Amino acid sequence: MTDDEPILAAAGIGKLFGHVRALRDVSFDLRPGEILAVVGDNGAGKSTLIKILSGAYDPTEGQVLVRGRPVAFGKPADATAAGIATVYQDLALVDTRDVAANLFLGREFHKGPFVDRRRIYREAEKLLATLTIKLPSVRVPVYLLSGGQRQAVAIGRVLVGGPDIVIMDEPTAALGVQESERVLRLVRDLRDAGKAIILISHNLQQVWRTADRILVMHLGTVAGIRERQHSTVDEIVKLIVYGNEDDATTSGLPDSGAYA
Ligand SMILES: Nc1ncnc2c1ncn2[C@@H]1O[C@H](COP(=O)(O)OP(=O)(O)OP(=O)(O)O)[C@@H](O)[C@H]1O
Repeated sequence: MTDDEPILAAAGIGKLFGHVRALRDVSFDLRPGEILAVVGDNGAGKSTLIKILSGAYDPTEGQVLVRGRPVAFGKPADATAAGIATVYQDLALVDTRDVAANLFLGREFHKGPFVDRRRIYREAEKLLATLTIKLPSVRVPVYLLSGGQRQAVAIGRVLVGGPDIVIMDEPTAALGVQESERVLRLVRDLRDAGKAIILISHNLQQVWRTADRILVMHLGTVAGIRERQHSTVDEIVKLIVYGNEDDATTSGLPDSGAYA
């Protein structure tokens, strides 16, 4: 596989919940070393899409392809095994346990019948050294960490499995400006290290500073996919609000600041 071949693709994905159509004919691809931002208004279908890509839901129609091969994920562990890791908004950290324990939760090293705590601490130090967000210690319980540091632990945890594809659901939603910046830098570092990244975000300013391409969802469909360098915030806002660029005059648009 060369770097130009998609590592992940969606082909005509549709999803029905009973009579509610959440997704219709969603197609896109994702290459190693790129950040694809997924944006869209509430109810546009972003969460449903990432749940399909991460094995939590089956699509009603269409296919997910990993490295060009169709895959059918029966459960999230199948997506993990295919190299897709997802960091959900709730982070799913165990507050009372330390950073190292959280990083290797469910993947502990053993020495005979015992958990090899020394190795867990050693490996945790190694992993964190590769991340740009610094933590006071791998032995500190995560409830003592800041929001950005908690996000870093959640990201570090999904990196333990060595995924090629990382999906992040609003990783800066609960963070202040500085911490958001650090997390976004971490996301860009992962991209530069060759990971393929899907970044769900409501924040167009952050999308602009981070994404290589932008996929706009509108009422369950793909309204457009744009190269960030060749697009404008105005164009993306129109796609978010109207689903296309033609229906609206700029004067009818809400202030793009509403999405910033
Ligand atoms: N489990 C479900 N059962 C029924 N309808 C659902 C379910 N999950 C999502 N939907 C519907 O599917 C559509 C897409 O929802 P989804 O949560 O994927 O959008 P979203 O873009 O992630 O929105 P938000 O930004 O608010 O999280 C909505 O109309 C929603 O009501």
